[in-house]
Amino acid sequence: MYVKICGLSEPEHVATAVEAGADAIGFVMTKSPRRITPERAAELAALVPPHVLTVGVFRGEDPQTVREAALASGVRAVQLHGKHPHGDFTALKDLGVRLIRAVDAQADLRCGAYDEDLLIVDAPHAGSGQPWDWAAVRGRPSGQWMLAGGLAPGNVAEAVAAAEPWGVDVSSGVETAPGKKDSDLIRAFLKAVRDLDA
Ligand SMILES: O=C(O)c1ccccc1NCC(=O)[C@H](O)[C@H](O)COP(=O)(O)O
Repeated sequence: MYVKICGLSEPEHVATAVEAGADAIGFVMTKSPRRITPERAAELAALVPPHVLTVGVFRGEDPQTVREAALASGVRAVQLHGKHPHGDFTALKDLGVRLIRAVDAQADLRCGAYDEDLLIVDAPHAGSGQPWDWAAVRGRPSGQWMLAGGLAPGNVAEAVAAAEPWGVDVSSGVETAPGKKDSDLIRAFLKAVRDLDA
C-alpha cells in the first residue's frame, strides 16, 4: 500500500520516514502549524532519495504562487486543497510536476475528474487529525486514490478495512502536538501499514 507522511519540517523526521519505507513525503507550504518556506522545503527535499515522491501542499493559492513555490522547493508533486481554478495547473504539469487533488467525501470522487495524477479523499478540515466516516467512500473512487484524515498507527487497519483505499496519508496521527512530528509514531504508522501488506 502506498504511504504518504505529510507535514514534515525537520531533517530527523524526513530521514525516519524514508528509512521506515514511506513512498511520499509532504511539505506544507500554506497556512498551517506545519507551514515551512519553499527554501526550507528545498533543504528537506534534498535529503529524499529519488524513489520517494516529494509533495508540496497548498490550499487555495493561485496557480502562479503554487508554481513559484513548487519550483523554488523542487518538489516533484503539488497537493491542492480547497478551491483552485480547475485546469489552470497545466503549465505546472507540463514542467513534469505531478498534480494531487485533495477533496472531501462530498466532492466528485471519480479518479481523473480534476485532471489529477492522484486523488486524496480527506476529512472536511484537512490536517485536523479528526477521524471521519471512512466507510462512506468505500467503492466510490476507483483506481489509485489515497485515504486521509484522522489516521494513526492504532486505527489505520480499521480505516483501510472500511474504505479499501490504494494508499494512505497521515500527518496529525504521527505528531505529539500540532506540527510536532514524532519518529516513533512515524515508524509505528509505517509498520502498521506494512503489516497489512504482509
Ligand atoms: O497539515 C495542515 O495543516 C494542512 C493545512 C492545509 C491544507 C492541508 C493540510 N494538510 C494536509 C495533510 O497533511 C494531509 O493531506 C492530510 O490532510 C492529513 O490529515 P491528518 O492526518 O488528519 O492530519
